Amino acid sequence: MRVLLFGKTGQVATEILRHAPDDVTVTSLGREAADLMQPGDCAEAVLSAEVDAVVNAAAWTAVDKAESEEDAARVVNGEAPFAMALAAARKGVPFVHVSTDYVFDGQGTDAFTPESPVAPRNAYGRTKLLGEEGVRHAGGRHVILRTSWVFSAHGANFVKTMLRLGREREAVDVVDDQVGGPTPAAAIADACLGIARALTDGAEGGTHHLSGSPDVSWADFARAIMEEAGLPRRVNPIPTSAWPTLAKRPLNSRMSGASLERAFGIARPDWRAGLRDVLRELGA
Ligand SMILES: NC(=O)C1=CN([C@@H]2O[C@H](COP(=O)(O)OP(=O)(O)OC[C@H]3O[C@@H](n4cnc5c(N)ncnc54)[C@H](OP(=O)(O)O)[C@@H]3O)[C@@H](O)[C@H]2O)C=CC1
Ligand SMILES: Cc1cn([C@H]2C[C@H](O)[C@@H](COP(=O)(O)OP(=O)(O)O[C@H]3O[C@@H](C)C(=O)[C@@H](O)[C@H]3O)O2)c(=O)[nH]c1=O
Repeated sequence: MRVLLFGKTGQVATEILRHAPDDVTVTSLGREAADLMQPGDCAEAVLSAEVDAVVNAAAWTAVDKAESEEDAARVVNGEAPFAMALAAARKGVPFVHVSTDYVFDGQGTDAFTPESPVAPRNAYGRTKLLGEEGVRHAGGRHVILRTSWVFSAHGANFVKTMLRLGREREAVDVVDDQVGGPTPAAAIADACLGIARALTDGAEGGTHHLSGSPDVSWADFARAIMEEAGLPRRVNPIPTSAWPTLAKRPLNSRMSGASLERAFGIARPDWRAGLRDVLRELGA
């Protein structure tokens, strides 16, 4: 299978490049080769590639910055995926697109299913939702894979932030009323490649969720990070109101993985095992 991958340096893209089995050739396009601020160039890249599937793992992921730069984030997260998906549909190749729990409003305590109503609370979520709508509207065979709280040994993520704070401070304050599933980027990479292969073999597309299990609060996650890394730091649980940010975050990010398991045989990964792998890789 030949895969065209948007994204090269990001957490998920890096793991896709590392995880591709021998019979999968991945051509990855970084910002220099395909700037998502130029959706027409992205479409052109799809149309001119000799591939069996397209995966988009590039996105504007700076959640707070999207509040003041929503127009740019909309191009990257909304218009570019639409252009890619239209080109993939025209070519007749399947498209795998990664999306987020932040398309939900975070009300209640039930796990969101792919059919749950969407109502993003922030600019990043709105732009990612626009991307989802574009991918569906493009009309080709596709999977939209919503995930959450991604971590890995590369790039910026909560695990690396906590390790840094854990080395600098005696105690860290972390919100305890936002709950979700931390997800190893490696598991998302495996899922993207598995889904791409299944789609090229004729599997039906749709929208699915993949988040790590069990669901925890950010404070619980921070405690697990400190413990696994052997950093004897106190994690003080605080309410979201005590951690003001430009973008509002959903309180409930629980997502059901049932449809993904039914359709593609991919179960929710245990984030604790993924965390141990990442800490080992970081030498922490
Ligand atoms: N991180 C998370 O916690 C979550 C992420 N997701 C989704 O998962 C997917 C992968 O996220 P993740 O791997 O964490 O992302 P990262 O933040 O690690 O990386 C983002 C990638 O997108 C690229 N990118 C950003 N803007 C552009 C642009 N204008 N043109 C070309 N490339 C661009 C970056 O390139 P460069 O290095 O050049 O900036 C980088 O490779 C995204 O769709 C994201 O929305 C979903 C839920 C949670
Ligand atoms: C660093 C820090 C954060 N927090 C809070 C802020 C926030 O509510 C939560 C997580 O912080 P982050 O800045 O890592 O979160 P954030 O950038 O919002 O993470 C999100 O990124 C996008 C791309 C997604 O799609 C989401 O699934 C989610 O992973 O923890 C603390 O309470 N204490 C701290 O010391």
